[in-house]
Amino acid sequence: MSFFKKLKDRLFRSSDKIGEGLDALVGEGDPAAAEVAPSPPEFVAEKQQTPEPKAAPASTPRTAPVVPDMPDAGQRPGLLGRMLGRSDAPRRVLDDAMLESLEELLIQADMGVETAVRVTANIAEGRFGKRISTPELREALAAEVARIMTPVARPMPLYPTKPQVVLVVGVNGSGKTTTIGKLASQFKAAGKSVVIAAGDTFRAAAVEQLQIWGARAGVPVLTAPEGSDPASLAFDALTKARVDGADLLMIDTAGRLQNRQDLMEELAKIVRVIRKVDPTAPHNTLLVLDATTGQNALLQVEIFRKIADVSGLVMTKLDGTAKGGVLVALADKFGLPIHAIGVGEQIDDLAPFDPEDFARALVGSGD
Ligand SMILES: Nc1nc2c(ncn2[C@@H]2O[C@H](COP(=O)(O)OP(=O)(O)OP(=O)(O)O)[C@@H](O)[C@H]2O)c(=O)[nH]1
Repeated sequence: MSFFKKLKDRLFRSSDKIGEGLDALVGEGDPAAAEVAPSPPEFVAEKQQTPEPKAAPASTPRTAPVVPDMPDAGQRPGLLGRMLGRSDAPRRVLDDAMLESLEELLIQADMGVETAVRVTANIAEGRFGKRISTPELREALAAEVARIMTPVARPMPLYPTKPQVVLVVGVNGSGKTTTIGKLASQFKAAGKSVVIAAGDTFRAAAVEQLQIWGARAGVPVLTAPEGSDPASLAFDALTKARVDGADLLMIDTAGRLQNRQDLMEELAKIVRVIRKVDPTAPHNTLLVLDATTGQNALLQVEIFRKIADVSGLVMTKLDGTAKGGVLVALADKFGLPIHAIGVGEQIDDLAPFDPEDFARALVGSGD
């Protein structure tokens, strides 16, 4: 199964929400405004009555165009459009009411108010006052989402440094352990030697889970007695990984945000200690976020950026959540690289982040 197919199948809740919402916007809007495009002769007459596009309202600043202008809905569709049956698609004038509903739809899909307003404003640009169909709106939205996501879609960078130290942070249950297992397995398959350090020494279950993932991935997992100092484990793990000539050391960490001060000190100490072995470490600090937490993910980025020098994000549990839009808000607000996304609990359910695929899956486009 292609990853797009998997993503589309599994992002179904966000896609359904946005996809159905777009249909409703055009089809169930003002019945006078939503209408099937007429056949060519009437079309010309109709066009003469079409009012001039209104100026953009103040609530949504409609500035420079960022997506290519769509063909004027009042013009006869081209051959391709007619072949695709576009002339039969219901259309509705893109007016303030419709833009407001679109904004609302995007907010409900967890895109966040600021991002939803910006996306809506950009969609309005060049289209305001024109009659638009659902496929056109879907296409415009996908293009806008892809435009925001493209600059942040970057795989985790690999450096010549051996071992490259990857610190993995995030709140409990966000999917750190699973992500480390999946990444370790992928790096191993790519010919890299990987070592994992089970740095959440306070939770025996977390250590056990990491050992299971390590065994699955065929990667050694270094552990320490329960309750022991994670920084000391990180130091030993880095020393060993160095001696063994490992390419990558992935360090799991605790994620107890309840006591932020403790967590901050713990992470700071890990960094201080591993720098005694390699002053350039850690080379990556991955923040793992759970997509199902929606807007709370934004808060987590803010907190972890203060605690640790976050270099990139991994978003897990995009399968089965209606909150996939939060990824757009994250990209728009922080611009941090999104290295990978998780769409399931299996070892191969982690993929590089592809902005086009994501955008199409999010708005419910077909393959
Ligand atoms: N559906 C789905 N579940 C996931 C995904 N990633 C992780 N999970 C599940 O989320 C739960 C928590 O994942 P963990 O990897 O244990 O999270 P953690 O951050 O290490 O949590 P602690 O061990 O409590 O610190 C587990 O049941 C995972 O199987 C994903 O992409 N999709």
